[in-house]
Amino acid sequence: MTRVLVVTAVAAERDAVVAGVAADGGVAADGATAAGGGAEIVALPAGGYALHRVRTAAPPAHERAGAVLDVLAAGVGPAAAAAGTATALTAGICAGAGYDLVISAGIGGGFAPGPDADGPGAAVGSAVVADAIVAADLGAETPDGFLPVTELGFGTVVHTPPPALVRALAAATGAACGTVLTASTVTGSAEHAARLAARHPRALVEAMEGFGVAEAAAAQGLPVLEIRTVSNPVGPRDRAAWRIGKALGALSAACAALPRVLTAAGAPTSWRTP
Ligand SMILES: O=C(O)c1cccc(C(=O)CC[C@H]2O[C@@H](n3cnc4c(=O)[nH]cnc43)[C@H](O)[C@@H]2O)c1
Repeated sequence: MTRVLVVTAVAAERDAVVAGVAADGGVAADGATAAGGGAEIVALPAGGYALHRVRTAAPPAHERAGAVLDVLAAGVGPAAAAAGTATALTAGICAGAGYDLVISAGIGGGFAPGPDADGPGAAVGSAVVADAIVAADLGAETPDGFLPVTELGFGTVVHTPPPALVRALAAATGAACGTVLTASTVTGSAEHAARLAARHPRALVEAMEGFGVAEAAAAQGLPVLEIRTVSNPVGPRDRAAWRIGKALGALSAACAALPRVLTAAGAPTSWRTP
């Protein structure tokens, strides 16, 4: 039985993920039909966290092909995401039910296509699967511009999801593949958006949790994915331009593909990067 931890920032994203997985015939771990919102609620022993547990339907006599997806709303920002992810992963190990994969899922801001970009950028309502999860503001401002911590001799700023899983999830959802940036501050100007796009020419989405989730997954040797649906353009702050409902609907639709992708993806051991 494959066990997947899906981490969102807020409850609305969590519920969108559960609704999507349940729409594919998932059932709550207690047997109730998750489609009725019946996901089993599992309280973690620390931190006041609650997992919403959905078991994907396995073909008869192929119980092992099924998956259990635990969906956690860990809070906004990389620190909250890392803390919640680490707590849930450790609780799983202590319960003798460790996870095989971690997914950061939620809404995000979409970058416009660059001046010479051959891609469409990431339009509001579209889905993006990260082939690189990048910390956009982990480093130092200098008179010559931003230096990532790796240039300062520390740590890492990139986590790379398993390419085969990225391709499979993108193909199943119609999502674009590219860099998803993690920032601690939402971009609020065209100038900063342009700086980020110049620094990260493959960036399609800006969000606030993926790198925190990825760091917690990497600390326990687990593969990570990030899937985002676009709620707003990255650039000048314009709350009237946010389309959160549309993005949440797209998130449910994208997550409906997860059971099929996970079932077809082979043994979880094949997902770990060497
Ligand atoms: O600018 C504002 O006034 C504002 C109002 C409501 C929410 C915010 C957020 O920062 C939401 C952050 C939350 O949603 C994700 N998200 C969505 N769009 C973006 C974005 O353009 N850049 C970064 N994060 C975004 C993020 O992952 C958080 O979970 C702001």
